Amino acid sequence: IKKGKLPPSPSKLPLLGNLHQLGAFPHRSTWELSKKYGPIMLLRLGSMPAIIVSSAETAKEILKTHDLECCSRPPLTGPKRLSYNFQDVGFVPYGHYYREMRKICVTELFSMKRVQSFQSVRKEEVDLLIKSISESATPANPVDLSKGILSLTASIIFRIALGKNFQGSELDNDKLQKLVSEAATMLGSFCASDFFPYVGNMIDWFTGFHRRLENTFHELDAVFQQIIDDHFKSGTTMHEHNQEDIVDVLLRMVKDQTENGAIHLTKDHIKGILLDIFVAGIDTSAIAIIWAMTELARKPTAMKKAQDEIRSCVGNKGKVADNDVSQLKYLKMIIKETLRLHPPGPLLLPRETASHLKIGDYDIYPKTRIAVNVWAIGRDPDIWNNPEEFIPERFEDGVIDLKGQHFELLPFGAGRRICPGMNMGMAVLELALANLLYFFDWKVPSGVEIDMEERVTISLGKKTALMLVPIKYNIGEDDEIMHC
Ligand code: HEM
Repeated sequence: IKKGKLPPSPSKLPLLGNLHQLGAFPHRSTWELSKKYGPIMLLRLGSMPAIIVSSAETAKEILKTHDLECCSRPPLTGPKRLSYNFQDVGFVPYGHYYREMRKICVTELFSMKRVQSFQSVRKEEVDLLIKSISESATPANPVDLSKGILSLTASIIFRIALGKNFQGSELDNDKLQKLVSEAATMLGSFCASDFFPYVGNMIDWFTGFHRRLENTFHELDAVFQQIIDDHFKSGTTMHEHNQEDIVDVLLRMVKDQTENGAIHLTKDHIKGILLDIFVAGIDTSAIAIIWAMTELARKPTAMKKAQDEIRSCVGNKGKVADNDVSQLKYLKMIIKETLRLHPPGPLLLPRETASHLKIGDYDIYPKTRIAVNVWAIGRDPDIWNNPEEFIPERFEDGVIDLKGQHFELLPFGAGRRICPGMNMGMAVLELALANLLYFFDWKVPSGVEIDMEERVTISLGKKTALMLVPIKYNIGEDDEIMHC
């Protein structure tokens, strides 16, 4: 029995502990519990201890003061299988391999230079989305924006990672997107082995979890293998725009092992990283754009203000480019406000303590799981006025940024495990939103009330499709550039 003072806990059931209290929306249920038990509470999930952190101060303790003790990941069943036994970066427990792999991600795969080098990919794909919406835009015809936005972010990530988009080929984008979505569902699904070490495995065979996980793994593996084989066949110079994609970079590193410091990279590492990029990069950016458009559709004054800013900045140039975006202050406030209310990873990715630590008076023991409820922190009435309301102006003074230094707003996490794809994600988010708002006025179909229901997988999206009516904005010859 552990000695010391433990954080407060709700009462538990035998065997289940507090598992039954999580429900379908753990970010909401733990938020409710935290109102009674405080910003750091201890739950027992089956036989696993877990602390839930729900205030900016306690998040800072975990993600900054005690980051080193708290930056491992629990070895969960779904992530373990799909990441080729943790040969990735996002799910692997902390250690030497993680540090080396993270270095490769930050300096090679997702660096600012790399983000800039994919500028033309983002532009072409956003142009295609705008074109397809323009073609179907009539005053009576709502478009499925969720579908369009998801295929935009999927196409961008496929092209960045693999050098091409699969539209029209045997493995088309929709098929690959469905496979990625199944992987995200498996990563977010209940898996008994993760809570009941002895009997859990049997339960997972009985419920079909293992079979479904194996199927997903084998289908993804076949795709990854085909992608790698294709890269070997074609060589880098055959790709679009003669540009190195992420698989090229990794294959180059596999060939020239001296580049990788102390780790030996194999094809399974490439596959593990591809898994991370697909599940971490496609849905998250799409979800954020969809929620932003949803909130703006519900708040026409904010939509109009954003459009006025964009249109007066861009004038009759005919599209918003990457370099216009830096001027769009209100758009940036909209993005912060969207990520405050709808962080795509509401509890971040699960962490695990590597050693004993103390937070205030409380003792936290090794191998305790940690969830940081950034969704609840974004709604904390001690930090935010009218927390449930969408008010982009609250970020007017520009003090709070998204880089993990302001613990009241942590959609990308903080500390050693902060999202390494933040710049990549933000570049897509800003460009897509700016163009959607520049080219169209958006109306809610008459008689429809936009619903805000959520859908939980490994991320938190909008459950039902966002259907809006696009009305083409007339970009006149005399639309002058006002203040860019
Ligand atoms: C709006 C877009 C995005 C959001 C909101 C987001 C959010 C997050 C969050 C909350 C985490 C967990 C941080 C933690 O555990 O403390 C994370 C991790 C990660 N993200 Fe993102 N992400 C986005 C886009 C991307 C993109 C575009 C990529 C890659 C192309 C990416 C790659 C990763 C990876 C590899 C990790 C694991 C990092 C690690 O464990 O060291 N993300 N992201």
